[in-house]
Amino acid sequence: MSAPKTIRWGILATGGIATTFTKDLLVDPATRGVRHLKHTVVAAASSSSAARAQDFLKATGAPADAKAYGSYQELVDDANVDIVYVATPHSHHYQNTMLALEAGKPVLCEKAFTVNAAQLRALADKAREKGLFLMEAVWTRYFPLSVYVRDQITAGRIGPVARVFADNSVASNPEVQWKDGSNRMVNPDLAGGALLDLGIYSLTWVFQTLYHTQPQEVRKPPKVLAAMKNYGPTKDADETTTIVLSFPRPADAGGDAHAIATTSIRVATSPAGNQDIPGIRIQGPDGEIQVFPPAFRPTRTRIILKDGTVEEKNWSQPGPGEGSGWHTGFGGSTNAEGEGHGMFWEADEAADALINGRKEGRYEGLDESILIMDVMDETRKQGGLKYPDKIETTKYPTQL
Ligand SMILES: NC(=O)C1=CN([C@@H]2O[C@H](COP(=O)(O)OP(=O)(O)OC[C@H]3O[C@@H](n4cnc5c(N)ncnc54)[C@H](OP(=O)(O)O)[C@@H]3O)[C@@H](O)[C@H]2O)C=CC1
Ligand SMILES: O=C1OC[C@@H](O)[C@H](O)[C@H]1O
Repeated sequence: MSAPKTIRWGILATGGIATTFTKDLLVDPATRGVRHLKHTVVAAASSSSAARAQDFLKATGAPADAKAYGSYQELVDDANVDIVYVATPHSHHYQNTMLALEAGKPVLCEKAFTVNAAQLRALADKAREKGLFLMEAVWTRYFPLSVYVRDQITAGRIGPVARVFADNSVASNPEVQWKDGSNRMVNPDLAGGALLDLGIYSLTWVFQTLYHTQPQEVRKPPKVLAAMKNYGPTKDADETTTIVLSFPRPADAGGDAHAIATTSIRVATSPAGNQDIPGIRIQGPDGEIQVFPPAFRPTRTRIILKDGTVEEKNWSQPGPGEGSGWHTGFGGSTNAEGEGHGMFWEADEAADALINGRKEGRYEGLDESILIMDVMDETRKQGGLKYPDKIETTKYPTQL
């Protein structure tokens, strides 16, 4: 076997998820059976100072010769960077990803990809025009657990999927927890609210089970009916959002299929931490697949077939834990001793794409990401939620 190819990452921003991702990135891929590639970190950039980027590199265990930059421009201009990971708040993804694409860099961009579909269409056009890889970092899609669930569906275990319930909700007390309104979870200038941060996972489960498992020619955009309860004195971030989706499908593919995607920062999928309630239920005439919370990092599935057979599986993340992520953010789940966090699967996909010349993620291409953004746009339209013009704009560059 030939020597593994090493992909050199540049990390754009130094906050919570950048730290978790980078620690996971530096776990040896052989610990999860991946032997044809390796990852390294050659640079990180902070918008506030090079010193902050240096502290970040040290804290994440990056190689000692990795460069620390005090601006994102310097990072995307670094000739040693093969791919940029964008880890700023949603509000900034469009500007930051465009910066990297304009500099000729492939990009893995955190979820939600952008604030609206127009921005994402502009990024996809730019990536295609320049022949660059571009993927949304919806890490959950790349978990072996998700691959298994999709395989069960395409193998016909439960028959054609007729209905999906998907919830990703984390209870908070925003008036107390985020009293001054500056936190990215509620701050409209950072595209705060449940939908873009947590609801994206409910929609991910709907789309990866009901839409992505269909042959290309059968996939059609859903009809959308949405309700939003908006938060705060100015009502400019959503607190609880409910989306009913109806996917048109030919009769020989099971006919139309329905889904309900829900999200909230007020009530929880797992009340008092009780994770025995399946947040995701995928139903067909022959049975049901259940996925247990949290929807963004599930570790447990159950299949119940109509003859009463029950199949339970646990999906711990591989390790070793040393050097891997321990996410302690809002609603963040923790790793068991010795486990990784699970962000390395999406990094492997991006690296494999660079090695093999693919320009999009295999489990969620750009057109599917755009369609999900269209659904979120429609949801906000029906729910009366608009973010500030400066973060909704497609004008590049715009100073945020
Ligand atoms: N996949 C997952 O499990 C998770 C994904 N996320 C996603 O990652 C993104 C970042 O979230 P998270 O890491 O929690 O956020 P943090 O607030 O912890 O970090 C965001 C970083 O972005 C940079 N930044 C640049 N401009 C701004 C600004 N105006 N306000 C705040 N930060 C700014 C800062 O880095 P610097 O100073 O270095 O420039 C900051 O540290 C979001 O899109 C979120 O949805 C978040 C948590 C989990
Ligand atoms: O992507 C995410 O998943 C984990 C949550 O803690 C976090 O708020 C969200 O951004």
